[in-house]
Amino acid sequence: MMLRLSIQLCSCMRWDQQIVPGGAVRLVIREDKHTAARYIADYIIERIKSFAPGPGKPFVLGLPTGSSPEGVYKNLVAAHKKGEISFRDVVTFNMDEYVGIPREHPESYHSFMYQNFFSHVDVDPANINILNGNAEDLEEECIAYEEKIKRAGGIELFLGGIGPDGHIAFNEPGSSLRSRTRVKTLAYDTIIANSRFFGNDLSKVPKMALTVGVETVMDAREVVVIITGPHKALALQKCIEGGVNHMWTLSSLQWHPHAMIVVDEDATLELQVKTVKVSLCSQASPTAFAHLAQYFKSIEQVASSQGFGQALASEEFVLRKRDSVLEKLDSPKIPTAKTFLAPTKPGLSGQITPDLIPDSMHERVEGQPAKGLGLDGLETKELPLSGMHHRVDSAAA
Ligand SMILES: N[C@@H]1[C@@H](O)[C@H](O)[C@@H](COP(=O)(O)O)O[C@@H]1O
Repeated sequence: MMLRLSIQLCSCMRWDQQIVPGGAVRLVIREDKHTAARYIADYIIERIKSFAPGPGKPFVLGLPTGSSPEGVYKNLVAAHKKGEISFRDVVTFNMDEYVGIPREHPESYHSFMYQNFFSHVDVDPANINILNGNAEDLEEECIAYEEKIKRAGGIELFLGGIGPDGHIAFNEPGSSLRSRTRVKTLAYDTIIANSRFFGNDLSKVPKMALTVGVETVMDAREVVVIITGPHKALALQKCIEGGVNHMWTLSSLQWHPHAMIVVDEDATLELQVKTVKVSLCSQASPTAFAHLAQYFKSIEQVASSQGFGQALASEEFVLRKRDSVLEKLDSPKIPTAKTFLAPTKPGLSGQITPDLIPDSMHERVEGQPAKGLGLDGLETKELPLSGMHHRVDSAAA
């Protein structure tokens, strides 16, 4: 059964990849935190412009606080002042807010956002959403926040930062990867890390916060994360080289189809040499990669030389493409699954994708009747290729 499912999942993934570009976390390495911030700001500006927001079609932007995104905000504000970008039709949702400190407190995330961004751009105050850590009913506040995101049409791009323990928003180690907006107790490490904003006095650091959940972030159409500094190198390593794990909540990004992490050189210190540095083997080649210092940089360079970046297909493009693919699949000229059904060894599914049929089997496949044996010796139904999901369903039935 495992084999059968994994083969079918592979085929589904191939279809998706043809329709929607993406599918892996893109790591962009810049020399320092300033160039990393600049890259993200330019990227966000480009995304907003190509989305072309207007009345009734807002660009919904998720935003973080913390020292890492400060440079991004500076660049966005500068671009706005130069007339390069307007935030008039942008709706914002912030990731989190402390519980129990007044909104006007200099370290509240409300204050941070107005000081660093909102007060300097043309965003409509009615379009700004930040969790209220002083709400009478905190749970109600969290549920209402999720609802507001939904009613705004979902988040188009969520910008995030992480803590040194790999938390995104305030989703501390151990948070459910299915979590949604809720009240959260802060980890001791986070309280220590954030004490620098409270005169290094641990007693003054709030111990609770409201935060969007991991899944709230993952629901965004695109996630962009900034990670800078050597103190976050271990977190970056765990999140992109380790498996998806609730102890490093950012690792959930590996499941996201459109995720990008922008880092400085310092943050890459813990990445495996083979992941970051060029291997001896590729250096030995006189042509390939000899001049590239880093594997991820090489990926970025190859991608842009081929005209690919992080740019997302527009909703219209994706829908049009999907329609035309479905139309082709429904056409009688398209071979049905029966073409590929082979009589199989006991224990193997008859539903093998063409790529996975060894050469020697092709002749047998072509000469065979249209039906194969399913896992339990039951005849498999003939289904058109368009019914990948049906095939999974019928396999399970
Ligand atoms: N809740 C915030 C996070 O959203 C932020 O990513 C993190 C890192 O902040 P800094 O960028 O200052 O390291 O701080 C807090 O924990």
